[in-house]
Amino acid sequence: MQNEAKSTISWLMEFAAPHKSGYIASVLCAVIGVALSLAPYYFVGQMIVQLIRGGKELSFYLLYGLVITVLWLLRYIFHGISTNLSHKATFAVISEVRLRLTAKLTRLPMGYVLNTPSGALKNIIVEKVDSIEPTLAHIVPEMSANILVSVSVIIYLLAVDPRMALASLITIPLGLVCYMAMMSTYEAQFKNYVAKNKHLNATAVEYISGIEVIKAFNQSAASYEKFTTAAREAADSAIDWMRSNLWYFSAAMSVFPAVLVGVLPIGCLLYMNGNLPADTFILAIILSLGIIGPLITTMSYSDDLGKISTVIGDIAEILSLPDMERPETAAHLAGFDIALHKVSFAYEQQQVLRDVSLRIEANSVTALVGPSGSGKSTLAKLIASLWDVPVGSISIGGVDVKQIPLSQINANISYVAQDNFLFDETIRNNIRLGKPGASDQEVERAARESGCHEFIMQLPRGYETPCGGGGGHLSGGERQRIAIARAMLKNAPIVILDEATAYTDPENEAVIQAAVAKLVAGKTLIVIAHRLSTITDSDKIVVIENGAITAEGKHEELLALCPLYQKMWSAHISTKDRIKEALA
Ligand SMILES: Nc1ncnc2c1ncn2[C@@H]1O[C@H](COP(=O)(O)OP(=O)(O)OP(=O)(O)O)[C@@H](O)[C@H]1O
Repeated sequence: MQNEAKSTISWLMEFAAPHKSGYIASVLCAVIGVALSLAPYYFVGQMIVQLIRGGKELSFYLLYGLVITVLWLLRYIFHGISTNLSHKATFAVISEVRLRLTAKLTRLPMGYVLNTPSGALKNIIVEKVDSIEPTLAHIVPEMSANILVSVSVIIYLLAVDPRMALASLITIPLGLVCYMAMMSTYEAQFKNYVAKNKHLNATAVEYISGIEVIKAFNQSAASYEKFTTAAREAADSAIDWMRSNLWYFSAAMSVFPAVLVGVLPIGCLLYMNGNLPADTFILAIILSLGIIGPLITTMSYSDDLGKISTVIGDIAEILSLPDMERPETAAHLAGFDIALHKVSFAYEQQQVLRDVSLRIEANSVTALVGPSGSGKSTLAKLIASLWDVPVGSISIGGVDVKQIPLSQINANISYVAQDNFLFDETIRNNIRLGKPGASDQEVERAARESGCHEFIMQLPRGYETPCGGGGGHLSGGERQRIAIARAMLKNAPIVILDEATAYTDPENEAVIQAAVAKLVAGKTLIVIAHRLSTITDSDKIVVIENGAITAEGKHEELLALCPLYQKMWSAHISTKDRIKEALA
């Protein structure tokens, strides 16, 4: 996969590239800030040397004190400017990454997006993208500045007295060993922690979404146990991770700062032998303390660095998925007839459609019927380009759909799905989605024609009633009718109705049938229906069984020739009779 070829650093560089100047300025300010924070060590050293030498000039100490204060203040000013610049650049990067991800989702096969749990995508676009912030905003300027300054101090100390410089570095190898031991299992532990937390997220979402079923079937205890187990496992993974790192981390954190372990005895020895002047000794003590602060700060970012590769991996995985390859320029369609030629399709391993060839004439009504799971919706989704056709081809108006821009397909097809999503917006705005910019009168006309005006007017706020998340404030049938109104307003030449009457009672079915008749006048209609009585007048009925077309023709023809259709029709009629008897 592409994201494996491209490293985390390359992705980060790509994201940050448009804001390079902001980051460079931020790093420069951070370097000045860290250097200013070290400078007081030098002046304190000079004051101590002066004290040892018996210097009693108050003005000297006052001046140095003042210099130290100014340097200290300047350090915070530069640090603040650096942080400000890096955050500005980082929030711009975060917003661009989010836009790239959401734009990518529109170019991916819609089926992929629909198949991915919405919680997982939201988690990547919102939380995971946010977690880039510490790395880019803090690590880029602060880590680079701290490393640079530590190295500069070491070089300076080497120039002042190489022996004392080496003495100050004596603990570093041991500290590094502890640190490397801690990092050796870091990635595996972090991945385990992320996996357990993903599972916890999924279980929590399942628990909340399924709360109705859980209560209805009295499954609270079992479901709750599943959730608590997931929560416990997530907590355990964090505790195990911390526990296995604790010793190495504590050892590294104790060994690294212990620079005086080398500097004091070696310095004392040299000083007592007359090989080291007192002021150099004091300077070495102070500077060695100055090396370690920035190094420890650098180490504290290792946590974020470890996490970032997992986060970037998830983002990169989406960005690297192959787009649906469609041209930009609109194709010339000779009409709105649809032709499928030897189409086969599988969801991952499961073969769903086999060698399907079908002609759907423009301005005709074609019904797809067949047992549940036979592949009717999949066929409709392929025509609507929700998935790409891997084997065979589909054309509209004589043009292969792969040569038609997605925007043109979307403009020409109204797809009314089984479970239509409504935004948490007013009913008016949900209908208006069919034709952005439609007047209130147009919206209301579409609502009247699809038989929803009456129930909308009975709602407390009429057309201004919010639909609730996903349309949750409305019944299945109401959602269905609003989706039909939306499609009506869109007025696309091809209409696909996937179980448009699925949620309706017999009375409403008549309303919807009338609405559908208006919606599809002069259009190419593909309808998927379980209630065969709703499609007996179709120009063509296509019988699908196990992903293949077994028969096609008019109702009477199929009744005479197709055993599966006869069976389905008898089952439908007897169900209807039973319902009538039950209602009588
Ligand atoms: N998004 C998906 N991912 C994986 N498998 C899927 C997906 N959608 C459908 N399937 C599987 O493909 C097969 C055909 O499903 P499809 O929805 O096309 O059948 P259908 O004839 O429309 O069924 P129904 O009448 O019950 O709606 C089924 O076995 C189903 O489980």
